[in-house]
Amino acid sequence: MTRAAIFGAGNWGTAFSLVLADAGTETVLCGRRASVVDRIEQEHQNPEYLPGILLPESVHATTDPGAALEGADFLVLTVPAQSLRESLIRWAPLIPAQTVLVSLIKGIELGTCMRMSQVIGEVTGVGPDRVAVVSGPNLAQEIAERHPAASVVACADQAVAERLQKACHSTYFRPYTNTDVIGCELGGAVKNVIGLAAGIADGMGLGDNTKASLITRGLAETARLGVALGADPYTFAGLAGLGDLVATCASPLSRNHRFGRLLGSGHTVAEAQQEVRQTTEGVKSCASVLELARRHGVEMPLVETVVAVVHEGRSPREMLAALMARSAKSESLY
Ligand SMILES: NC(=O)C1=CN([C@@H]2O[C@H](COP(=O)(O)OP(=O)(O)OC[C@H]3O[C@@H](n4cnc5c(N)ncnc54)[C@H](O)[C@@H]3O)[C@@H](O)[C@H]2O)C=CC1
Ligand SMILES: O=C(CO)COP(=O)(O)O
Repeated sequence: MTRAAIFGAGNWGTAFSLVLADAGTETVLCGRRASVVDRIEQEHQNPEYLPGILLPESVHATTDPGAALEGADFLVLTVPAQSLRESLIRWAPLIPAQTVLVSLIKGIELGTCMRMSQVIGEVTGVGPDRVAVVSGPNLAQEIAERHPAASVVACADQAVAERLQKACHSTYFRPYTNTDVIGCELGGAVKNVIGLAAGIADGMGLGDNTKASLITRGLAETARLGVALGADPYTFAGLAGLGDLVATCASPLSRNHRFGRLLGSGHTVAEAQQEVRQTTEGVKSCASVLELARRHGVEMPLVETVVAVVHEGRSPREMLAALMARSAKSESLY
């Protein structure tokens, strides 16, 4: 039987444990807090992160990373992007030689501007054939309610991607394989930033034309960065690109969208942080995405706008005016 250890018993880690278990994979969640782990182990629920969801009894939980990793075919990582490196440094010595490392994380590391698969490779020394990514329009609450969704499992090694696909393919979760890890990771990280912009627009009451324009031009700047980094531009038309971007920009379940809406309706960043509380990756990753774009000479006006509002104290209305006043251009991506 295929065995998976999920590190990070939060919103998405817990929902993904359900996906794996329903696909017939032996699954153990590894969390930091005994109170969370005990409720999963004894009551099959994680109400702090997924209220109202009953987990299959086959999902186990522990606070012991070594025990969780014993015989694991897959180590699934679902901690916040900015804490992956320090966590992985502790876990690396415990990882069995054949285990495939799978990132569910949608962010870019501050300072290094690395994608999560790059952080994994650097910290563990594991090669690209054993590092995979799962990314797509997968809001945890909807997945946990077993509403049908598709996703992408990406790995440089197609055979490994197919093994992972099989491990998480269920009646309601349909993963497609892709070998473009760069494109899938960038799609996931940048959509959080565009999701903040869409939330801001909603908070300002701007309507659906504005939202559609943000989604479309947001995708154009994501693809522009992707191409500069060696991604396949078609990836951005797929589930890890357009699919995830649409879900995040449309859904009130998205934390990034909610955070943006609070900013757009006049709340401060501190107030939005206080209100949303859970991991909102775009808030930090907007700065690293912009830095990455600058290092590669890529223009990302929407990401710049979000950074100005979130980190530089500029008002959404002032930044909107600046965006609309940019010089007229051709629609071409490049
Ligand atoms: N929630 C969702 O719908 C989806 C989330 N994601 C991505 O999954 C990742 C995790 O997000 P969520 O599960 O939603 O976040 P969350 O906030 O619900 O859970 C994060 C987990 O990481 C642990 N954690 C927090 N800080 C930590 C630290 N410093 N060191 C070690 N562990 C730490 C927490 O205890 C918790 O178990 C993010 O990158 C997010 O973008 C991807 C797809 C869907
Ligand atoms: O990545 C997600 C859906 O695929 C979740 O988005 P949020 O992190 O904005 O909630």
